[in-house]
Amino acid sequence: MKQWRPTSAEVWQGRDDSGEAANALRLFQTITCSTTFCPEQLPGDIALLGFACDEGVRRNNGRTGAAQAPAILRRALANLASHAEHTRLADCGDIFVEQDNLEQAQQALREAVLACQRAGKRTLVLGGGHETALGHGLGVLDAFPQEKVGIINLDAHLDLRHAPQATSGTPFRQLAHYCETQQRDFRYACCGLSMAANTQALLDEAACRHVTIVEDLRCLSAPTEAIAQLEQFMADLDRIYLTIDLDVLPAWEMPAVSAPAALGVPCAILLQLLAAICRSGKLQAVDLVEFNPSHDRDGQGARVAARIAWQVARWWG
Ligand SMILES: N=CN[C@@H](CCC(=O)O)C(=O)O
Ligand SMILES: [Mn+2]
Ligand SMILES: [Mn+2]
Repeated sequence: MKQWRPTSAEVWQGRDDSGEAANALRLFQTITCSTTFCPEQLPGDIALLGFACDEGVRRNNGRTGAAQAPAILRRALANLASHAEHTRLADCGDIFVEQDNLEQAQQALREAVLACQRAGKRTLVLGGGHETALGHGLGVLDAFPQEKVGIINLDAHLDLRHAPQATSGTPFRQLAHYCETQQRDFRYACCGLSMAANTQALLDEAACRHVTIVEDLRCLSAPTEAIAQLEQFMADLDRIYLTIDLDVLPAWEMPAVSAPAALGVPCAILLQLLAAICRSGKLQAVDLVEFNPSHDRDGQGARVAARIAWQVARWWG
């Protein structure tokens, strides 16, 4: 695997309670790690991959730092309790960016995701900026060429930008173009969108592409209706790729992103949306992106992000 490195053993550490009982375990004690990239040889059906890259954020004039996220998020996950569902997690290491070559890194991620999916795993990717979604999304589309794959983006932003080169703001436009070349429908829902953070040009682009939009205000005032809208979107799909841009959360819960949200959808509501997506039984791939540890406050953002990833693994049927 190109631009790949195994996870350093010192990342998976935590409090050892195993003297209390055989099942007093935390994630660092149950996760499987490998020194080579061989997903087919790893137990469990969830492959954890890091995408150590923020070149897309830099190109999008954002605040860089997300390249450090995979290691920090693994550390935050390490000490969380491991229940039966968490024993399915296998750490497949990191894909990293070299010399600002974002396109090459996205291609390496695409290949790693495809290999994991072909090995029968679901993929849980820790980004990286939202440029993670291009590599992850392409890998999932490649793995299921005959199926209706839908994208759900929990995000304040559409990320449908028109730009001369790939950035963290362009992944869904790029995925839409890819679907066109493959004569596949582009099925995209953006949930938690802030009207204040997307220009009319982006909203027009979304309308042209028949994007399902669930506004942040709707998630806050009528979460049941927001869930119903997502359920309608999911009904016609075979597989779902869920991408969680952590800037969908309010800044008071998630300060550690490039573009913190003034309003945002709080974690408690986000988990209700997540539960509905997991209930669909169609969830094939999940990522958490845009976490930037250099803007965290006392590890608060890392804890919230880790709890969301932990919950995905617990609810992933
Ligand atoms: N990943 C995408 N970022 C957003 C936010 C940009 C910003 O406000 O700094 C976007 O491009 O729209
Ligand atoms: Mn965003
Ligand atoms: Mn985004």
